[in-house]
Amino acid sequence: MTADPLALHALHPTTGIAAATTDLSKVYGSGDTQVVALDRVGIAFREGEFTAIMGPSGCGKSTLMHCAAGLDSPTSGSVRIGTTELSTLNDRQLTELRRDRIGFIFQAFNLLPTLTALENITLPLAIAGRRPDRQWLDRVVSMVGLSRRLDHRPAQLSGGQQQRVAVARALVSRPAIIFGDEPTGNLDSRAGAEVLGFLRDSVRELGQTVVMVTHDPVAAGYADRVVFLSDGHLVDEMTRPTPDRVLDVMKNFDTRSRTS
Ligand SMILES: Nc1ncnc2c1ncn2[C@@H]1O[C@H](COP(=O)(O)OP(=O)(O)OP(=O)(O)O)[C@@H](O)[C@H]1O
Repeated sequence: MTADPLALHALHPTTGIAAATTDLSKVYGSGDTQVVALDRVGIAFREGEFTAIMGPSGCGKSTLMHCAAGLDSPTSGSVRIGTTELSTLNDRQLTELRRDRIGFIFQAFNLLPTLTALENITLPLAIAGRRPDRQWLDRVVSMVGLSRRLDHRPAQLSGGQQQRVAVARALVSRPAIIFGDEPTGNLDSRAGAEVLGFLRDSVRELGQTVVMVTHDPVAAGYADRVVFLSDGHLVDEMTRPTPDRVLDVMKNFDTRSRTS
């Protein structure tokens, strides 16, 4: 199915690039304890594309995601979401941009236990003082297969269903981009496959842009593109990945780190 261009990005002008970094560097600490987590990383995430970020532990994946999502500030370089340069925003504007234009899915589902599935899904809109678009809400809820679970509280849902609520919550405000940090890290392989399938459907059917950090080559196989980080640098990229091809690249990293 083709993406529905009217469904997303209706509120903001688009350039075809949902988010991009230019010469992005992040240095933690100073002197002997200094760590260069990112070293002049330039990457663009195209609209309507599903990108996986991979690389060995400590290579800078989370730092890249946090800087790109405006959760952390870079030491140098720049980040833009759509046409908005993050460094031009004050704290309040940055908070609003994260709330209105970015969706987040974390490893821990981060649902509010006292709210129903429906209330959790619509919470970001309620906080922003926006009313849900009923048609869009129905479409998102039915895509993630939650129509009959909307009155349940998180404790009455399986882990996979809870993460589906988190996926719906991220989608419902039609963000410019959704960032996922190991979104299937706490799920068994079947529930993980379902959540990844929904993320892929959101890209294919709704035109959503998704960026996901993962360690799992099978998860990366759901993406349109995989970018590989090593030691804070972008070192490789693969389009139309398969788990086997991703695993081969990851094995090379392991060999290199053992011999260096
Ligand atoms: N707050 C911090 N203070 C100091 N160093 C940090 C901090 N956060 C991250 N680092 C360091 O920056 C580097 C990159 O960390 P990051 O968490 O981005 O890697 P990662 O690829 O996401 O790792 P993992 O796959 O293990 O989650 C690591 O060497 C890490 O120790």
